[in-house]
Amino acid sequence: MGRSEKVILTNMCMIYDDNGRILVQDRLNPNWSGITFPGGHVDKGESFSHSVIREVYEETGLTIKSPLLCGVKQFQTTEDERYIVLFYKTNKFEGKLTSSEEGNVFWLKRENLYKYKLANDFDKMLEIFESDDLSEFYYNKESELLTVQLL
Ligand SMILES: Nc1nc2c([nH]c(=O)n2[C@H]2C[C@H](O)[C@@H](COP(=O)(O)OP(=O)(O)OP(=O)(O)O)O2)c(=O)[nH]1
Repeated sequence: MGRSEKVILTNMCMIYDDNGRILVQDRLNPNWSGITFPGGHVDKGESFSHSVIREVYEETGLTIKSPLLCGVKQFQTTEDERYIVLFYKTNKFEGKLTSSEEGNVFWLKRENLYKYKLANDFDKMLEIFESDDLSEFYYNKESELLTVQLL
């Protein structure tokens, strides 16, 4: 059996500031809509670091610096591809906040997050972004039942 497999690579970035605020995106895509962090697909041959800087710029107008890899999410798609989301965070950014057609982006106080309609399981993803002890969000599919594991 070959060791290669089909993989879809994406990224997502938590941008935070010194006043307890985080930058969120209200995703319009009906396929996983709601409040999440900006991010998107890694282009062919692109470095992961550059891909997250590029996606954040495209979706927020901000140029981030020193994105820190802080976790990973993965699940198997219905086409049997491994869908991987690389999690990054940074509090270094500059530029003028500008939304894209992917969804409105805005700052909110971290404590007010739960007042909004979050993307499915985004609350559990956040635990990975914010934890020093966890690094993986994994959808475990056993007997047709999908359960989240934080590892
Ligand atoms: N479609 C989808 N995206 C997810 C899921 N979970 C998850 O973290 N994401 C994240 C990974 C990426 O940050 C982003 C990918 O969204 P997308 O497929 O709409 O891609 P995009 O348009 O933002 O990307 P791009 O075409 O600009 O490169 O959403 C999920 O279950 N489905």
